[in-house]
Amino acid sequence: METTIRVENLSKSYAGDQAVDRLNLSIGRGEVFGLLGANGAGKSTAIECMLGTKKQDGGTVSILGMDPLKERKVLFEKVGVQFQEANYQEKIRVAELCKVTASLYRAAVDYRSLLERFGLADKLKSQVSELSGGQKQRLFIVLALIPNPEVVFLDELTTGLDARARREVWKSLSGLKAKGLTILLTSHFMDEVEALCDRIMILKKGKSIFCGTVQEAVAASPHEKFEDAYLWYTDEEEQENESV
Ligand SMILES: Nc1ncnc2c1ncn2[C@@H]1O[C@H](COP(=O)(O)OP(=O)(O)OP(=O)(O)O)[C@@H](O)[C@H]1O
Repeated sequence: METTIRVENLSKSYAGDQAVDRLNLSIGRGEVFGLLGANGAGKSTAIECMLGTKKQDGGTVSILGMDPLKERKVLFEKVGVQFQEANYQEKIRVAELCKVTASLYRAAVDYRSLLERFGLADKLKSQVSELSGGQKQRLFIVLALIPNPEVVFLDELTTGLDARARREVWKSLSGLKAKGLTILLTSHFMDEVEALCDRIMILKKGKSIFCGTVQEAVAASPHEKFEDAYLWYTDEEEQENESV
């Protein structure tokens, strides 16, 4: 399988605190990869180092064969990022924000069809600040997809979305995956991870404690349900699973 994202020995510490500790991963084209772990496990830091928005202390990252620190401009034509809180003017309207975003990319897709797909077609003229939390979250997914990316990074994919909206987002992403989009996501919802992810990595204190499929994670745990297995892996208590 063609490798889209390759991370080798990635490390990052904050004032001596190891947030990401010698991470290795390889994600193939069209794969949906879930980076999991408790609050503070190091997911966002790892993603920011991968994107080059944070400088790692050690290790290398390659996305679509490029170094995000050195080939930023070319690479980011092909990479979409969902931000938790995008930087936008207070009073900007949905259509304007989409238009401005589209103007930054050569291969931008029609944002109207994306807004429709994510249930925001009737919000074109609304101010972004007037959207509900879940609508904003969906707008941020739309913004990530506007470049017509080959890879997207989706941090806390559906946090704040209602049950129906989450299902709709899953369906849309599955459709994009079928067309070859590579997706790296983080999520705290194990039903979502089961529904979407081909493979997962579970982080604990910056270290990978499991990498493989959801089925493999369950099989290597004493549990039958994935959520129970996940909680077992991430348990704060010292476990005998450290070497898994
Ligand atoms: N800018 C920063 N300065 C100092 N420490 C930081 C900074 N950002 C993150 N950390 C620390 O690094 C560790 C990893 O944080 P990170 O945000 O990567 O975790 P996370 O897995 O994304 O958590 P969450 O699920 O809560 O988003 C935490 O201990 C956090 O306190």
